[in-house]
Order: sequence, then structure tokens, then C-alpha cells
Amino acid sequence: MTATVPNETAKPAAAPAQPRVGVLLVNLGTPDTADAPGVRVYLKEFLSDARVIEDQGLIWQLVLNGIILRSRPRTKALDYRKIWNNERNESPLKTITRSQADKLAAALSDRAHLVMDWAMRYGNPSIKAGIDALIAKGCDRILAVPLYPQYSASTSATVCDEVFRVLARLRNQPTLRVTPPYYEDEAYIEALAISIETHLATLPFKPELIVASFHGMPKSYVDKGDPYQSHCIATTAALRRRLGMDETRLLLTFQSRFGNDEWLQPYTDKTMERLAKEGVRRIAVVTPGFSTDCLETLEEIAQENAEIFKHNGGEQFSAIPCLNDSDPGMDVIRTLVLRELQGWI
Ligand SMILES: C=CC1=C(C)c2cc3[nH]c(cc4nc(cc5[nH]c(cc1n2)c(C)c5CCC(=O)O)C(CCC(=O)O)=C4C)c(C)c3C=C
Ligand SMILES: [Fe+2]
Ligand SMILES: [Fe+2]
Repeated sequence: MTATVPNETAKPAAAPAQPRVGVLLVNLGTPDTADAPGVRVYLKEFLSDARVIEDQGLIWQLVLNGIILRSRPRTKALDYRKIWNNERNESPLKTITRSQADKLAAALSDRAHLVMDWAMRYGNPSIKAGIDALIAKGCDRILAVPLYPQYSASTSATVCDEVFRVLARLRNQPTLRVTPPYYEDEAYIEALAISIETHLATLPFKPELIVASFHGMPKSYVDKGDPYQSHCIATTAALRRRLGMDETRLLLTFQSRFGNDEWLQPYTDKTMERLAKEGVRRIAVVTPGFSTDCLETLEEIAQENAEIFKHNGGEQFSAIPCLNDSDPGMDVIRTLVLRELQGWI
């Protein structure tokens, strides 16, 4: 085996008196532009990751390049345009992740040797750019923060893969820590409960029930040992306890099915249809697996699933915002980061 010599030395611009500690918030990623070429570049990178589509064999290559990347970018670009932040010309996922990093920096500004940055696993700003920037500012230790409350190989692990790949190129590596999943941390469950209660208090109607919709994944990934489903179940159970609701008042579903394989069930869209057909008229949907609002919450839930519910007889539908950069949301991130920085600051 030939060893690869890591040759790059990412040097700090000027060595600070006290070495700094970097915190890198990492979210999934999103297209740079809300048009077919932008979505194509993003989807190609995303769907070429073996953590996301595990079988990257010849058949998948043909399906990806011959079918998906020819048609999906056009239709998805239309969806992205419905939710695009036109003021900044970027997707909400980017705007909110940046704001989370800015607010975290402000909250921890009394610790002069802490440096905050943010990155996207797919697209821009890249994890490499984030790590390079932290090193350039003098960080010799980095805490990577995958912004996923529930662990899955297709999200959290692929963030680590990319961080390790970037570090593997360096001769002089910073020391690394990674935050663990926080699917039943007290601060997270409390923040979700507060955000649900605050939102419900603003509604002109009282929902008969709440649906907690998580991003889905192929069932086979869970069968092979991915703990994601059990983390989603644990989050929902903790939330039920905190809100005093049983499984008939706070339902657990999985959204965003992609491809023809069986995904985790019950499916969110089928549940919307069933509930409306069974006579439920008023519901609210919360999306606890997404730390920031994005295409999957602002378009798929708030628009598509609202439409499915109403089309089948439902009357009132409300999508509860993600924790985003709200005060309760920032409490979660700050608590997590401060806990994992212990001994470093
Ligand atoms: C096999 C495919 C996919 C798996 C597994 C998967 C897991 C997964 N994804 C998220 C969070 C997000 N996914 C988002 C978009 C998105 N996801 C997939 C496919 C899989 N996701 C696709 C193809 C897309 C792109 C949109 C589309 O073409 O349908 C997003 C939104 C990004 C944005 O730009 O706003 C998020 C966030 C989690 C938490 C997860 C874990 C199981
Ligand atoms: Fe996804
Ligand atoms: Fe979707």
C-alpha cells in the first residue's frame, strides 16, 4: 500500500498569543442558485455520497446521470424558488445556519479565544473552507457540530467523513472533537416544547392533534443498524412526556420519501390523507429533526402536505417553525457547544 503524505500546511495568518478554539456548525447543504444548473450540481454531490445512497454501483450511476439529474433539477428548482430568500439570493437553510453561528458567537463573545464559523456538507461554504478559515485564525482545536439532533449515517457520519478527509490533507492537524447527537437532551426537548406551545398560542384554532414529522430514510439502512429511527422515537417519546400527550395526540411520521424502496413508516403524506379522511379537521405539524427550516419544511410540509390534508377534507393546518435561531433554539446549540468544549475553554 502506498501511503499518502499529507503535505498541506494550513498556517495561521499570524500566530496568536493564545491558541484559539474553533467551533464549526455544519448543516446539510443546499443549492447555490434556485435554478436547474444550481440544483443539478447540488444533487449530484449529495446523491453521489455513499452515505446517502449506499449502492453507488453501475445501475445507480445510470439512474442518477440518465434520469434523476436530467429531470429532478428542473422540478426541484421550482420548489426552491417558492421558498428562496430573494433578499440574500440564497436558500433559507443557509440564511438561518449563518444566523445561528452569528448568534452563538455573540452569546459566547466573552470568551475571546473562541472562534465561530459555519459550513455545509454539500455545496457552499464547504467544510474545507470552514476548517481552513478557523486554522487561519489560529485555531489549534476544532469542535465540529453536525446540526442533526438524531444521528444517522446519511447525515452526521458523512459530516465526520468530510471533516476527516479535510484533516487528512494536513501535516499540522488541529485537534478535533465532534458533538454527539442530542435527540433527548433536556435543553432540546424543552426548546421544542416551548416552541410548540408558543406557536399554538398564536393560532386562531386549536389543533385536534400534532404530527411530529421527521425526514425519512430507506428502511434497509435501519435494518442494517442505523440508530436513526430509534432516536426519532426517543425524541417523540420525550416530547410526549413533556407535553403530556399520548401517541394519539402527538403522532410520529416520516417524510421526504425518495426512490422506490420502502422507507421508514408511517409516511407523513399518507398520514395527512388518512387523518383528513377519518374526520380530523385541524392539525399542526412540527419537524423536530430539522434544526433549521429548509425545503423539506417550508415547501414539503407547509405547502405540499397542507394541500394534501385540505384536499382530503382537512380545514386548518399549521406548520410549526423549526427551532432555527430562536432563543430556545440558540439555548440548545449553546448548551451543546459549552458542554462539549469542557476542558478546552
Ligand atoms: C436516499 C436519500 C436521502 C436520505 C437517506 C436522506 C436523509 C436525510 N436528509 C435529511 C435532511 C435534509 N434533506 C434535504 C433534502 C433532500 N434529501 C434528499 C435525499 C435523502 N435524504 C434529497 C434528494 C434532497 C433534495 C431535495 C430533493 O431533491 O428532494 C434537506 C433540505 C435541503 C435544502 O436545500 O433545504 C434536508 C435538511 C436528514 C435529516 C436525513 C436523515 C435521515
Ligand atoms: Fe434528505
Ligand atoms: Fe422533499
